[in-house]
Order: sequence, then structure tokens, then C-alpha cells
Amino acid sequence: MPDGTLTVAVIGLGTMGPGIIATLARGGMPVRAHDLSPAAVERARAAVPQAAAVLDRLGVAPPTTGEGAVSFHDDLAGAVAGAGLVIENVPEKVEVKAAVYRALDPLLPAGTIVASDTSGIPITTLQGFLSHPERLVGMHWSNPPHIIPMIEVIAGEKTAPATVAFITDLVRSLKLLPVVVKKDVPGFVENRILYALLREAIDLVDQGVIDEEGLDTCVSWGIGYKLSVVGPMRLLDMAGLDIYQSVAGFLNADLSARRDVAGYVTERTRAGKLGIKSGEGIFPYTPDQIAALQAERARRLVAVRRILEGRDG
Ligand SMILES: NC(=O)C1=CN([C@@H]2O[C@H](COP(=O)(O)OP(=O)(O)OC[C@H]3O[C@@H](n4cnc5c(N)ncnc54)[C@H](O)[C@@H]3O)[C@@H](O)[C@H]2O)C=CC1
Ligand SMILES: Cc1ncc(C(=O)O)c(C(=O)O)c1O
Repeated sequence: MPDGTLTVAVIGLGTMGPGIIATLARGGMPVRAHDLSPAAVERARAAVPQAAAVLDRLGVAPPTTGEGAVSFHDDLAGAVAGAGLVIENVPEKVEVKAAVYRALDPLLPAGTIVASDTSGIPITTLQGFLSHPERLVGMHWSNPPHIIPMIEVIAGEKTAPATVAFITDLVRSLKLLPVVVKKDVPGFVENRILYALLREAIDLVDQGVIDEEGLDTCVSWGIGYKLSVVGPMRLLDMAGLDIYQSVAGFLNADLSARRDVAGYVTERTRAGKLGIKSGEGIFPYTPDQIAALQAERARRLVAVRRILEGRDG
């Protein structure tokens, strides 16, 4: 059972690392952070306190023992020394994660749990790279991880039930919402749903049915707004299953079923247009616009979460 004395190592400090570190430290845990890239470490040193400031606005208080200390380590061995939990947050490429697990394997103290924040690589695949696969579990946070309260917990074929319980207890101790995924399918649950939506969204823009601005307005103020209050299963009940039966009867066959990644995305990634991390993706961004977009996203998510939790409004 995790408690405030659990030390956590976070490996990979890109988009996800800093918010995860701030959340764990606010929960009272000492956090030891490591990234191969000195530039990523420097960005994380600035981003962790920014995420902590958002936790203040969310009203997340540390335990009576106080906030955990955050330390940065140049080497993997230094980062995992004394850790009871290692959270792996490196890029979504099997070969990159495999190299990290092979390097971690001889360094792990007996009993240390390893959690992967993979977006959808089956945990069973990753278990092949560790000599104690029973201690590896999926812990899939959502971006921005210090604000989105739901965390998927995924067992691979060899994950011990005690490992799943350790992570679900930890998530609950942070007053967040663990969702245990019952089968280790690619993409788990959240990203199977998100990527079904994204495939259709990209296809609609690519076909000229709607432009990018219109697509974002339609989804954010239509289904996005609604789904934050009523999940898909209850939404079906409120719309009427007979309506779904009729519409799905002609619509499902017309929806995008493409199996590859659309050229709309591939052409941009090949050109280095990766989104805010490279200054341009679907839209171009100046540094000021990136800062404003991130601040506005945090402001709105905090406001909505407080209302949905019944704390404001
Ligand atoms: N970006 C997102 O919205 C989300 C991403 N994820 C998942 O979380 C993981 C990390 O994603 P991001 O933070 O977006 O990636 P990122 O590319 O922003 O950051 C990854 C970091 O890992 C570092 N790294 C690479 N190899 C390393 C190694 N051998 N040792 C230590 N550090 C190393 C890189 O220097 C980089 O700073 C991925 O598996 C991703 O699929 C999960 C939820 C949301
Ligand atoms: C595009 C995209 N892909 C993966 C994820 C994830 O949850 O792993 C996210 C996210 O928002 O968290 C995402 O936006």
C-alpha cells in the first residue's frame, strides 16, 4: 500500500513528465527525475513549478507531512536509487522503451514497481524486456497530467494483481480516478476512443467537409462539452437506442475505416511540423501564442473541473 514515504523515479521529462512529477510531489512523495536530454531537464525544471501552481488553483493540498522534494539526476542509476516506483515516460516507440527497460532491469531494487505511461503499446509487449514482468503495469495518464483526474491502469499478461492494486491505491491516495482496463488491447480504452474520433476528424477536414476551425468548434462545443457531463453509455440512453440503431444503420458503413495514418498528418510530421513542440503543426504558433494557449487550456480545465466536482458555481 503506497503512502507518503514512497519515492518515485520519473524517467522522461517531455510533455508528460513535469505534470506527473508535480502531482506526485504534491501527494507528499519524493520524486527523482531523469532525462537523457539536458534541454529537456532544463525545460522540466521550469515546468514542474508551473504545474504546481495549477495544482494550487485546483485546490490540491499536500499531506500534513508536506510536499515531496523533486531532484534531477544525470544518470538512470542515480534516479532509480531508493525508488519504490519507477514511472517510464519516454517516447512511444517500442525500441526506445525496450532500451530503457533493459538498462533499468539490473538497477531495480527488489520489489520496485515499474509503471509505463505508454499511450497504447500493449503492456505484455513491454514485459518482454524486464526480468520481473510481474512488477510492470500500465499507468496511462492523460495530457495535461496534473489536471486530468482519470488514469488508466492496465495489467499485462504477467502483471501480478498486487502490482495493479499498488497503482490503483496510489491513484486513489492522490484523490484521482483509477480506471482498471480489463484486457491489454492496443490503445487501451481512452486512446481507442480518442483515435476513432481523431481518424474521423482528420478525414472530414481532409475531404473538405469542414475546415480546421469549424471542426474544433463543432467538437468542443458539441460532443466534447456534453461528454464531460454524460459519458457515452448514458448519452446513448438519453438519446434513445432506437435513434442509434437507425443512424448507425446507414452511418457506420460510411465512417472512415482507413488503416494507415492519413497523408494530412504524415506530410506534416515528415516536414517537422509536430505541433506546439516545434512551433507549427496544423496551425502555426509564436512562442507567445504557445504560452497563451497553454495558460488558457489550464484556466478553462481548472474552472470546468471545479464546477464538475461541485466546488464552484
Ligand atoms: N503527449 C501526450 O499527450 C501523451 C503521451 N503519453 C505517453 O507518454 C510517453 C511520453 O510522451 P511525451 O511526454 O509526449 O513524449 P516527449 O517526446 O515529449 O518526451 C519524452 C522524453 O523522453 C526523453 N527520453 C528519450 N529517450 C530517453 C531515455 N533513454 N532515457 C531517458 N529519457 C529519454 C526525451 O529526451 C524526452 O524529453 C509516451 O509513451 C506517450 O505515448 C501519454 C499520455 C499523453
Ligand atoms: C493525440 C494524443 N495521443 C495520445 C494521448 C494519450 O492520452 O496518450 C493524448 C492525450 O491527450 O492524453 C493525445 O492527445
